[in-house]
Parts: sequence; C-alpha cells; structure tokens
Amino acid sequence: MNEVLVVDNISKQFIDDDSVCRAIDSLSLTIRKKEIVCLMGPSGCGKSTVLRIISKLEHADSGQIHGGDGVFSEQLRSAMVFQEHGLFPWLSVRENIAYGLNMKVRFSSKEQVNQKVTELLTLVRMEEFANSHPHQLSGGMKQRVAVARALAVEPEILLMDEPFSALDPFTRRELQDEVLRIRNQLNTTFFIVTHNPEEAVYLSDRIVILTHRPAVVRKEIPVSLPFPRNMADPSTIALVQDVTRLVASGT
Ligand SMILES: Nc1ncnc2c1ncn2[C@@H]1O[C@H](COP(=O)(O)OP(=O)(O)OP(=O)(O)O)[C@@H](O)[C@H]1O
Repeated sequence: MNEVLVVDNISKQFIDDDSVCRAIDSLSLTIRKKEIVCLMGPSGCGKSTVLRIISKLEHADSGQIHGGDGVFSEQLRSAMVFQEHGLFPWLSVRENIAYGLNMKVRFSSKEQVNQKVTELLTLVRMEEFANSHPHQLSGGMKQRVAVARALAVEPEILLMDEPFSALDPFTRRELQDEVLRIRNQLNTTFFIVTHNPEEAVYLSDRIVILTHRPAVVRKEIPVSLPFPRNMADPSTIALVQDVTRLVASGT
C-alpha cells in the first residue's frame, strides 16, 4: 500500500576488458510514500549503483524498477542530489532552479516559472541569494539550491547520494533538519545513501543495510523513535552502535 518505488530483483555487473565486477545480485526493496529510507553498506558494495539504476542513469541487467500501482519505471518521476552539488557555475541561483522547471511542458509561461522558483527559494530559505552565483555560496547553501532544483520537477521520490558528507557537522545537521521539514511540508519521499550511521538514525523511518558486493539486502531496520530524534538518548546511541556494527561486518 502507498508504494512509491519497488525495486524488484535487480542484478547488475560491470564488464571492463577482461574483468567482471558483480555489483548487485537479486536486490529487492520497497519504499512507501513520505518515507525517509537510508541506504547503507560497506564501501564499494553498490549503493550508488542502486540509485543510478533507479534514476535511469544506468540499466539493470535483470529485474525491474517500478512505481506504486504498477507504474512503469519510465513514468516514475525521480530526481537526484549528489555529494557535489552539480550546479551550473554560469547560472544564478534562480536560473539554476529554473533550469529544471523549463524542462516541464506544463510551466509554459515565464511568470509561472518565476513564481514556482520563488516558492522553491523560500522553501530552502535562499530567497536572499536568488541572484548570486554558485561560487558566492557556502557548501551548505549550494546543497540547499541543489535540493530546490531537484524538487522543481516535483519528484515522487528524491534520491540523494551522500548529499551532506562534504559539509561540516553543524551545516550537516541543519540540512538534515531541512530534509525532515520538507518531508512534512511537501510529503516528499526520500531515499538517501549515507556512510554515516548517526545521519541514518537521525533521519530514517527505515535503514536498509546492504552486504559486501555483490550487494543484497542484509537487513532492514525500522526506526520508530519519535522525531526530532535525541541523539544523546541511550536507545538512539544503542541503535547507532548496532547500525555501525552491521555495516562494518558487511556479510
Ligand atoms: N561504470 C562502472 N564501471 C565499472 N565498475 C563500476 C562502475 N560503476 C561502479 N562500478 C563498480 O561497482 C561497484 C559498486 O560501486 P558503487 O559506486 O555503486 O558502490 P558504493 O557502495 O556506492 O561505493 P562507496 O560507498 O565507496 O561510495 C564497485 O566495485 C565499483 O568499482
């Protein structure tokens, strides 16, 4: 019920010259509307590959991706935020966000695009910097703009690949709080790759842990602690330790 994304038995290998790298092996998982799910696993186990397949940057060798109600993957509207913001340096903040919108047929007039961009700037609290260029922004501000640009296409699921790992701990926490706020405000569904067990416990409704390559789901951990999470609470600390142990053991 309320499924936004179904990853059904996907496998993927990369073949380079003579070497074969089996990245993913019969991996299945489901994400429901408005969930925040964090994907974890040992380095190189295939987490980014899973996101790239969902966002159609890569093809699975077998298996299927589809949306809720049997929607085909071609129709699933997803957007991706990377560790590196990926903003166009020659465009202003406003123009970077509008870039995604201009791709959408239904925003036909300039006024509609402007209004939507203004809404998104307000959502990520970047109104003041609408006319700045990326080099004039801090790392956290750039990621805010990247999030706004991704949300411009009104994705059914927002995919994030280590989105905050380059940020200092304070900015990282601010951006994590933004994710929680945006989820509550827009009912957005998030699927986030992270290496950071604290981040996963702070944000997730569910943590999915993969094995070493070829990746399969090792364990799914529902996190029912109330938001905002108190990271000094003994049950939260214990969960962070459990997740750390499970990721490190990797099998
Ligand atoms: N285009 C490619 N060609 C060849 N091998 C690839 C390619 N993309 C990924 N791989 C390999 O697939 C495996 C999984 O890579 P992936 O980047 O998905 O892992 P990851 O879990 O996201 O890694 P990390 O945690 O270090 O970011 C790795 O062994 C990687 O070398």
